Amino acid sequence: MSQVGVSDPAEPVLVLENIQHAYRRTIAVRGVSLTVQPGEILAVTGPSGCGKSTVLHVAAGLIRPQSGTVRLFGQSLTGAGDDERARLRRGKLSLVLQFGQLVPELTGVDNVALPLLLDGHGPTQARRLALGWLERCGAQELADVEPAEMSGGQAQRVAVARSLITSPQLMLADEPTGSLDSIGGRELLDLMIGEARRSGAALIVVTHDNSVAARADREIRLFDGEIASEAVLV
Ligand SMILES: Nc1ncnc2c1ncn2[C@@H]1O[C@H](COP(=O)(O)OP(=O)(O)OP(=O)(O)O)[C@@H](O)[C@H]1O
Repeated sequence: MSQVGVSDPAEPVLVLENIQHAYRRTIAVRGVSLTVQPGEILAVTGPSGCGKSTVLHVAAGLIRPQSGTVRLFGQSLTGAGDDERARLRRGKLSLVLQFGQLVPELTGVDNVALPLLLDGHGPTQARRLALGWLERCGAQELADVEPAEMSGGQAQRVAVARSLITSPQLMLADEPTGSLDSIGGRELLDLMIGEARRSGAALIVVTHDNSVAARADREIRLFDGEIASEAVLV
């Protein structure tokens, strides 16, 4: 068995097996299984409320499913405590959630630098790299702005910059461009896909947008908490 933080490059980055999850009486996910290989770009689509975000949160280890198993970078999350889950994610997994989920007390540049600081980088280098990623994400003017002063689309740009700065092995993104206009959204998605292709990272993107899904390697469509169809797109 591999050690925490060290994964075999040949093994899947993520394996979900028969995941079921309910919020009180609402069954959100009913028996979803999927495997994501290194470098794979997977779109998860389906109508509102079909369970897409719940699957993504389970994959990230943010929700403990009521049943089923999750293997992230070859490690089982079942029975792993919060610290162990955080350790497994750190530096290797990045998340862009629907509304950016930035740290409200930090400016744009400090939000982007945060994963590097947590990884032990010095503040000067972390902020320099963060400024570079803000620029690539079209958000350099947000360096000194706090999240409360940002629009939804601006917060998404900063969140994408933060997700790319660690060169993660797995990027999880929930409607990462949903608050941007179509051109801005396309550019930001191009950047995420380009980075994934360049670095060999896997990317799972939850989207309502067919043009986003069309650019993935594979599309999984959920309906009422189950995988309704799966298509290989390349
Ligand atoms: N925190 C929660 N408490 C109660 N019910 C929830 C919660 N989160 C999600 N649900 C319900 O679980 C089901 C699946 O929700 P989920 O957010 O995973 O779907 P989704 O496909 O991502 O939806 P959307 O596209 O609208 O974001 C829905 O019926 C939703 O109302």
